[in-house]
Amino acid sequence: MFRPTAPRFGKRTNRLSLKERCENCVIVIPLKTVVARLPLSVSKNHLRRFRQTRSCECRWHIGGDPKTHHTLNYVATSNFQVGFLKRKPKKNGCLSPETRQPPSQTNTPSLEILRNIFGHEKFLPFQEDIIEHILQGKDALVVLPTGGGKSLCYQLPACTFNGLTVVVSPLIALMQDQVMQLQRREIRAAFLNHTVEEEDYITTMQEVRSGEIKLLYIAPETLVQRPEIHVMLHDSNVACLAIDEAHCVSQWGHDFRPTYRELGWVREQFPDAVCIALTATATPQVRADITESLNIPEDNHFIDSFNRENLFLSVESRFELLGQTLAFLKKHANESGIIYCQRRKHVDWLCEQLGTHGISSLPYHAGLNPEVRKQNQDAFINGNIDVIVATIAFGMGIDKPDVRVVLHAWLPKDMESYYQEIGRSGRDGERAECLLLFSLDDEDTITEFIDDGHPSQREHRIESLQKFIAWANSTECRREELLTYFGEEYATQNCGMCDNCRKAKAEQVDLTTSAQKFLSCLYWVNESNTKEVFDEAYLIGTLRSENTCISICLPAGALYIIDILRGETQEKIIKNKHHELSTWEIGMEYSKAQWYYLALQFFQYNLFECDAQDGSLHLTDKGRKINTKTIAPDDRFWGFPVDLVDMDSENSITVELNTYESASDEQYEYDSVLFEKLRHKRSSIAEEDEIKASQVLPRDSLKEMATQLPQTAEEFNQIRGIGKVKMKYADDFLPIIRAYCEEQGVDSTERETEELNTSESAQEHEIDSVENETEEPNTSESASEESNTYAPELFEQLRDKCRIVAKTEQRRIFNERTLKEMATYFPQTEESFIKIYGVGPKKTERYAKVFLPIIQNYCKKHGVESVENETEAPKYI
Ligand SMILES: Nc1ncnc2c1ncn2[C@@H]1O[C@H](COP(=O)(O)OP(=O)(O)OP(=O)(O)O)[C@@H](O)[C@H]1O
Repeated sequence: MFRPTAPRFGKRTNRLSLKERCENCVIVIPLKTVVARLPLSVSKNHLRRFRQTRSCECRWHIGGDPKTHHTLNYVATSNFQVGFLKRKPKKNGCLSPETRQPPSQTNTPSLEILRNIFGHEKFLPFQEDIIEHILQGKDALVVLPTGGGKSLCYQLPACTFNGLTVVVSPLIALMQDQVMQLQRREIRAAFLNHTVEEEDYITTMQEVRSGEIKLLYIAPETLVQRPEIHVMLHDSNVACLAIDEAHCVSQWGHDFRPTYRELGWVREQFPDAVCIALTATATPQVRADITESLNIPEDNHFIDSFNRENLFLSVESRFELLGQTLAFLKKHANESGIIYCQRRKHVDWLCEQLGTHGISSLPYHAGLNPEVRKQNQDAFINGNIDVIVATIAFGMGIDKPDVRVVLHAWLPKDMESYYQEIGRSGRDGERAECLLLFSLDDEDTITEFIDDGHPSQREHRIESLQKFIAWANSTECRREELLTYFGEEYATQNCGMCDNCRKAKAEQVDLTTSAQKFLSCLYWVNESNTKEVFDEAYLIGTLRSENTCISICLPAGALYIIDILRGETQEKIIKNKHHELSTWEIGMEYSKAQWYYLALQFFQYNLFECDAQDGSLHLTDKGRKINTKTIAPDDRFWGFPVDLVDMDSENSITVELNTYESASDEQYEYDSVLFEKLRHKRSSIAEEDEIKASQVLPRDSLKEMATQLPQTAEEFNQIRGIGKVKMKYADDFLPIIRAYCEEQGVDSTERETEELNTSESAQEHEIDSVENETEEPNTSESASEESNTYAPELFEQLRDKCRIVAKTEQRRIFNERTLKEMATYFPQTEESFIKIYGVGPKKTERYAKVFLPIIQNYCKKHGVESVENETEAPKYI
């Protein structure tokens, strides 16, 4: 690990000496890091002592650097930890920012540097004031929106200072980029983080010491935890300390990193340096926290408006992810866009689907190898692809000016994350559109993610999530609410750039009669003897006019209803005798495109729904209430008039009959690759037998196979939808599943639903941009451990119940492991129910009353008591 070479132990290192133990240790780090990194700062002798102390009980200090008039110590402890000791203030030092002299600097005017070195004609708002302030040696907290030009606020002063500017940045990819850009401008910049090879690390340190480097980007962990860095910085002339992503300092921030907390202390180490903290997202509470941690008084705050006027904000409920995504992208064909997904497998799946629909896209997430990630990112930045589908790992520091679209396919975890992510669009000031697709299930997923996180953060994170959900559900101006969240007043009545304001502007009209025509036609089609079986398909496209462009995503069946309303006589309608229905030809007052727009509104407002199994359409309770002659005034349907989109001419329609299989949320709980294989098999059987694919097996059965991975005929028989008759397909599907499991090295008993895991651990390491995403499932503990101990009868009962609830709620409630745990530990109260794997407070609140009675009955019948202690799980009776 450590290979010392003689020349590295120069005179300088001999100045350090071992000292007594001190109790003021403030930071701890693994000793091995120090041993590996000490050669520049410690003599051979000390290293020997260090090695000896690694296995003994006593503590040591090494420290003392007379040249810099302060004491810098390291403590090695028995558990191999090292800590810095607080430095003694310099005798002649000035710790107070008020009395600080401006750092020594050249006299070149800022504007000249801006033009000659950075190539910008003039300053962006706030930049000049901030730069002037920093040049005067005054600390600053800078809160400018994404793309507001924050970097220049420390990069430009760095060029005039005679000393070093240290830039703390949590994102490795970002620091690499920035350093490259600076080097292109012939500014001497370098970075240090855990990815830097030892040789480069040492070279950079030498260059810093010799004063060659103007800007040193450094990861917070490297700065805080590596003693040799401190020695180096104390040997150098630090003129400025810039702290990027400063919201990470605050425990109220969306991205709190404990290491950032230590920066307050680091800042104290360099009292003569000016400090600038920068962030794009900081609520008043976060700002207060930064102020306190870094001691930057309020009159040194530069806070720009959070309002990004050019971003159009809208929220839709997510009823058909792929369809809605395609429709949205169609509206922005050939434009550059980012799609954020919650999990890596969503990214892969969606990206693949977009590819098959002709959209040039690439994935980006931490599961991809760094080279591929870099290639994909470059392809996006260089415009070689239109869309990047990514987890939250993507985007920090991405400076692509012409991103026109940000689509959140799932709810982000809070307002700050959302704001930061949408901020990556429209950086050129041109209009960009940000759509959030949101389903109530998202709340559960994020809550689970929060539950897995640090308990001290839970309450605050839940509160932030609730605020964000309230915002997503709100009918008020989205911009105003967002700005209020960041502590800013917004006086404009109607921003005109969010869905709610646009709706408020457009006067709603009574569409009850049109709704009744549509719904009653649908009703009669369903009632007719020749009930039409619709394809499992969606219709997507856009309705364009001079002023508007509306995304359309409709189940294919709606098109058929519209054809009847419009008196079409196509073969299918005649064959089904639907031209004899009383509703045939009753919708001639509107064009086809206008009906699409109406049907879209009926669908979005849930007047009818589409069965994910066979594409059939059904009236909802809401729809039935409207579809009566004696409709109550309160039940009338108000919506947007068809002329809103100016669709008089058929030419304005660009709807394409671009159909594809529907994908419900549930899809993402099973293995989509295996599902595709099974579906392929189903199609070939259907073709051979000349029947519809859904007549072979329903999609749900395939989904369940791709979840449960049955290996034997008995297990196959357990899959829903497989009865005696369908058992004939066991030999068709089982070999595919077995082969897949073998290929993937999966044991069916070990498989469990993927769970979100927090990236807390990432905080303990240097944060690579890709580490900052929701982690992939944790499958460390397997259900197989309990598989011998659960009560099968109870398990079956719980599973049946689960299926019934899942059917109603259109989503899976508990996975197999959770049910097995229930059938092992027999929770009979909410307190014990909540402790079961995969349950948590949210699900307890919702489902305890459904599942507890089953468990209680079972326990009563079999004389079983709950088992609180998981280690003493009983054998089932
Ligand atoms: N005075 C200026 N004139 C023109 N362009 C500028 C100016 N200052 C900065 N820029 C450019 O604006 C873009 C955004 O700058 P920068 O990356 O510093 O923003 P930021 O506020 O740090 O954004 P983020 O929070 O997303 O990191 C960059 O391309 C930068 O070169």
